[in-house]
Amino acid sequence: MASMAAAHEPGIRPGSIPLADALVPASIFAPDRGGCGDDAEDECFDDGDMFNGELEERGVDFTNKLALVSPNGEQYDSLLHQLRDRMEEGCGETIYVVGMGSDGGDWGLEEKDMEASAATVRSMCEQVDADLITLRERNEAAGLVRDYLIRRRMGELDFLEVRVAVVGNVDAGKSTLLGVLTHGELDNGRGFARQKLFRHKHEMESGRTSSVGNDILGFDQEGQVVNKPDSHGGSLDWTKICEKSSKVITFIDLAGHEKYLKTTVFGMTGHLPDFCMLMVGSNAGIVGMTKEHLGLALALNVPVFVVVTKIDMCPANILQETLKLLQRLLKSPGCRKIPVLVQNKDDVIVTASNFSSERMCPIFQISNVSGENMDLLKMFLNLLSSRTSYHDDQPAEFQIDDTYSVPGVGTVVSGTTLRGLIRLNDTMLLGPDPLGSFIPIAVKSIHRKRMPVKEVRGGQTASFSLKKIKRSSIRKGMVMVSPRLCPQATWEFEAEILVLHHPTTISPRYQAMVHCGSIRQTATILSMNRDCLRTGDKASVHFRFIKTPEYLHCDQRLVFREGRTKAVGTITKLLQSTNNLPSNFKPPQIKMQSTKRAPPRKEDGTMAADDEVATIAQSATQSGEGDEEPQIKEGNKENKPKTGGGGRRRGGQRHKGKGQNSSTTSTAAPSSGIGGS
Ligand SMILES: Nc1nc2c(ncn2[C@@H]2O[C@H](COP(=O)(O)OP(=O)(O)OP(=O)(O)O)[C@@H](O)[C@H]2O)c(=O)[nH]1
Repeated sequence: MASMAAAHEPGIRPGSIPLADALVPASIFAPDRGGCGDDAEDECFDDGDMFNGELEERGVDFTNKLALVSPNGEQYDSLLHQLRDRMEEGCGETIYVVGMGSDGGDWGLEEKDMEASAATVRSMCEQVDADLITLRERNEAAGLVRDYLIRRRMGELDFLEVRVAVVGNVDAGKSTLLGVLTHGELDNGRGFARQKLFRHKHEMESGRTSSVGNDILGFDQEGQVVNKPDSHGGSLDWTKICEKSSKVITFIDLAGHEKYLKTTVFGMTGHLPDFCMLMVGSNAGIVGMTKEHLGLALALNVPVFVVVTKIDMCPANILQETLKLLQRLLKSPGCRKIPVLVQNKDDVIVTASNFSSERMCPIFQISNVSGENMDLLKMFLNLLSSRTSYHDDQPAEFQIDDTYSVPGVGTVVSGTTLRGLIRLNDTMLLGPDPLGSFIPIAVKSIHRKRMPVKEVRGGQTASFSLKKIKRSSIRKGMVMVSPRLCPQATWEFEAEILVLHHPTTISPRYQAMVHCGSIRQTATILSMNRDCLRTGDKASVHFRFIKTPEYLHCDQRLVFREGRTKAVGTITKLLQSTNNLPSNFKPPQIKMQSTKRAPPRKEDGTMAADDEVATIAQSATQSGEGDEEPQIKEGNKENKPKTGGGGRRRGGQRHKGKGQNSSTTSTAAPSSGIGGS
């Protein structure tokens, strides 16, 4: 039946590169018949999806592999309902496995049953306006099992969007890999592929990335890459890519050098990545900023996959050593990940299906020079689905991560739509300004990946041109929100924080930079529930911004850093808010609804891992001291507005749980009661 469980692959053999000892093969993630199977690995199924999540509901035994063969009307409706749920959860797509039950029987269907099941699935796809793409077919004990990708059909101007932050130490091959993936030409081992991505002259000269860059990789409905560099000048035509794509991966290319750590932190917090791709040079190993970047992703609850590069030039024993250390690091109490080596297409399907659980950490081994295993990485990227689910009826919120002045157009802001739906000519509230005010502003035009569109929704990055406003009055960290939200700006807030590293002690009056979403502002510690804080300490801390009030939510994750000091935390209370709406502005009347507040994300050891993140940070030898941050995307500011950016239920955590869904609370000013809902 349509099992949600990841595909089982009993016959996986180690590939040409032997497994580092105890690295988990992807097949371990296949469900056990009637039980959770292998001891330590059981935890990866604790999202409860292993048996299809909905055992016997609405007249269908979802655990039975024959459920799709000839369902009656009621059963068909139930199956359709289940498919809709999964599509919604997967933000428009899902991996659907036919022929596998979780009721203890042998897997596989006879050919006629498989054809009947496939016909049912095809018919359901028509109902939900989705395409059915066969990922693989295999023989199991009782017959055929097929894995399908079911993906919503996209209109000409629409595509699914997934954001991947690319981190790793200097020279790990980040820019090179992005050059190879997005331009389709292999590297020469001497920096050929990365040339296409560098944005600044000093980057060209030094070979080092210094700014947050965005590159896109488009996949058509069949999973083929659509990127075609323009023959003149080699740059990519984003509009053409988006028109042809059903999915667009936006890579947020972050700098590897420690002196640009501030930029990297901003990229990870402000650009709302769905996933983090940690790059490791196989010959260099776990060096430099690797642990720091991994710790940052863990602290922000972003699922991580690792790409080990340069396998073409690395002796086998060094590669093994790197894999061993990597595995040790990932399994350490600081990470609590399950490292899984991806060696073939079956592994890709299994890992992509289970990835959102946040526990699993797929590891790819690639060469940017020979292209080895690049197809596996591309297939995996195509199967990743966004973690930001959206509901059009929520009041819209958009966070600004950059501003531009475009000749002939005016002021343009780029950023991420956190939720809701924003349409052309909508009036939004822009703010807060230094006094905490929000002003009404009309949306003149909307671009997604440089392509003009009429609307944009939660989880999508976009640029807006705005009417009658100067670029100088907008700063990163401001938001544009629906007037329904009656937004308030906050000077002071409380957060539960964990100190990852501090050379001595932190006490009241200590100041450091708070990164929260695209907000980046120094805040002072006014008080805390301990006398002082040292590395590894947890505390409830009362902060105050030093310059301007900001738009915050409870449950938002934050990073608090200054030089070598780093802390992570979660906002628990908004304390001093201002509500400076323009005097002539009347918020529209809306019906009060009960708002379900998403709980802070504590499952899967993600938040619980806080303690252990400290271990990573402690063991990391790097620092962010002396951050020098050139203006982000300076080179792009003039004319080119850049945007910020089934079977198995992709269980895992979504951004909706991260706090942007939770109520804005304030002790100082009355809340609308729907803030942030
Ligand atoms: N032989 C070989 N060389 C590679 C591979 N990947 C990258 N390189 C080379 O490694 C060097 C560093 O690659 P970059 O892509 O600049 O590394 P980076 O991680 O982006 O570095 P920063 O931008 O400084 O953070 C370049 O000379 C690349 O040509 C690979 O798979 N094999």
